[in-house]
Amino acid sequence: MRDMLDLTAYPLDRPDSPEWQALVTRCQADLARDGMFNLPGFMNSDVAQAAAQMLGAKFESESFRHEREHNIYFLKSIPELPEDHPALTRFQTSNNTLCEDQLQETPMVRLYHWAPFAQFLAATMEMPALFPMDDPLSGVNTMSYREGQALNWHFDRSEFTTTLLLQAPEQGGEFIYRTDLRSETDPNYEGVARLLRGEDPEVRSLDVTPGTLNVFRGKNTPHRVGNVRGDRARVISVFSFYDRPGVAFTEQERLGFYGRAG
Ligand SMILES: O=C(O)CCC(=O)C(=O)O
Ligand SMILES: [Fe+2]
Repeated sequence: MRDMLDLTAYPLDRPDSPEWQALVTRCQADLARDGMFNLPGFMNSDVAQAAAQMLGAKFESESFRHEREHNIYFLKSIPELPEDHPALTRFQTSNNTLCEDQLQETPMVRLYHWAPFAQFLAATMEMPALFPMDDPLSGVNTMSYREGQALNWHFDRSEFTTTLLLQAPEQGGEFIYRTDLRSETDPNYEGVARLLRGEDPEVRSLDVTPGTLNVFRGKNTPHRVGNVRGDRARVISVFSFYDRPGVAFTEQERLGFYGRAG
């Protein structure tokens, strides 16, 4: 792993060391304060960018073009809201996706199945353990956003999202978020409507560098990716972990997400 990760700054391979514990403590503090933590240079940026370059041809020839219209909830409707409520404003999302079976031999798949990675993430999230999926397509995905493509406003369905930026675009492609807009007890539909009208002063934007690991609590913090501009695509890997081993999506779910089951 030393050939691709900065294990000096981020000693994931030494979980019994005080340095590992100090890193975990720092990540926990960042999560509590900001709802996220970032580890710049976690993957060597040359390795990350080379991986993005190498996948360029695959994105052209065999990626799934994910194109959909959705609201911030990824739901058809919300029982307590009228259909024309501004919190249900619909937006366009577009990217090209490669699945785990198309990412074999890449640093991202090696990292995903390296047990100390899951062990570290679990510790930062204060969970007893985390496990990679047992699914041919879904555990690691890599998305490419070309000019005009973007991921639009949404709340995540999972507690945490773990990403690694491989390549940054010339312009745009920022990570845009609004911390704790809603809570378990307050859906704050009026706040959501204000956000979607572009009138929320607490929206923040983050520019990350290739190789940065980002762990983000997105269940109540809506977020989106700004429109990419310029010739270079934004390329990012997303890792999915669960609190138990052996999790897989059904064939039906895979068809829905990727247009194929295997
Ligand atoms: O591409 C990103 O930076 C964010 C990805 C994301 O929000 C998600 O996968 O839910
Ligand atoms: Fe998300």
